[in-house]
Amino acid sequence: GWGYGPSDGPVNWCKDFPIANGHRQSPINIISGQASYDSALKPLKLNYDPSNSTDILNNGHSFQVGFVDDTDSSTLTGGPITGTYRLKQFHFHWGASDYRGSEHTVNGIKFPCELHLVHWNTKYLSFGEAASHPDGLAVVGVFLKLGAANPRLQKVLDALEAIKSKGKQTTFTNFDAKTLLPDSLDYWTYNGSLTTPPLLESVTWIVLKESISVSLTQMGKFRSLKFSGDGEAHCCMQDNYRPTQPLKGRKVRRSFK
Ligand SMILES: NS(=O)(=O)c1ccc(NC(=O)NCCO)cc1
Ligand SMILES: [Zn+2]
Repeated sequence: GWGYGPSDGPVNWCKDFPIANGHRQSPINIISGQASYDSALKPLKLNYDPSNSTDILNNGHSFQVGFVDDTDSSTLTGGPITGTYRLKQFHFHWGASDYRGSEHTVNGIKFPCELHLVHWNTKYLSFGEAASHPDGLAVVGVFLKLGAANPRLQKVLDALEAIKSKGKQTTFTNFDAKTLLPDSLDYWTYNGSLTTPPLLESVTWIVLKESISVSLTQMGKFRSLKFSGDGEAHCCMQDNYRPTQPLKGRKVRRSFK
């Protein structure tokens, strides 16, 4: 399977997933001066029901918090999208050092960590079905910037003790994902892909301009996870980010002046 190491990492993904060299791959470097303001872009509307969170899982690539997505109780509407997209999961990407880890970059700047809130278009019957359509998914990206400890991350980070190695999962209920968002919902948006295999070109990316904080100690908790399963050689989960990909003529729009 794929990973982030020297042999199974992003430079080799194209062997099993040729779309890796496609025309709308993610992540990208966002050059703020080249993003055009679009007054037609609507405000983002995120309505999350805390009772929908179910579990937290170490999937061997990152960890993700899963949500019940069989009703429209946790949704994303407005912004650059039409219709209703349901929250399926959120996860993070981070670095081995504080100077890298995010997937998107802004004017070449890397952040130590990036949060992805993954939603799928309810015009399709499921995440899997939606993921095969160009308008099937919408992912909200939030940068984490080094600073004061972020109390809103703490519940998530404390749960990591129970899912140290690949395949571990534990219940994670009554979590309000909205608490992870910054004050401003100003965003950049562009058409892209999943940033991990199968790299499907079905994602409307919505990257928030404002970051949330994370402390050095909290970053240490992310890095205490393992890519490896129990009984395997310990391999710290870090640098689980894909480098930026060519824009190939795409336009990045911004919702703010
Ligand atoms: N990093 S990313 O582009 O936000 C991303 C989101 C979902 C997936 N895949 C996924 O959710 N598969 C279904 C099992 O959760 C892969 C990459
Ligand atoms: Zn992601």
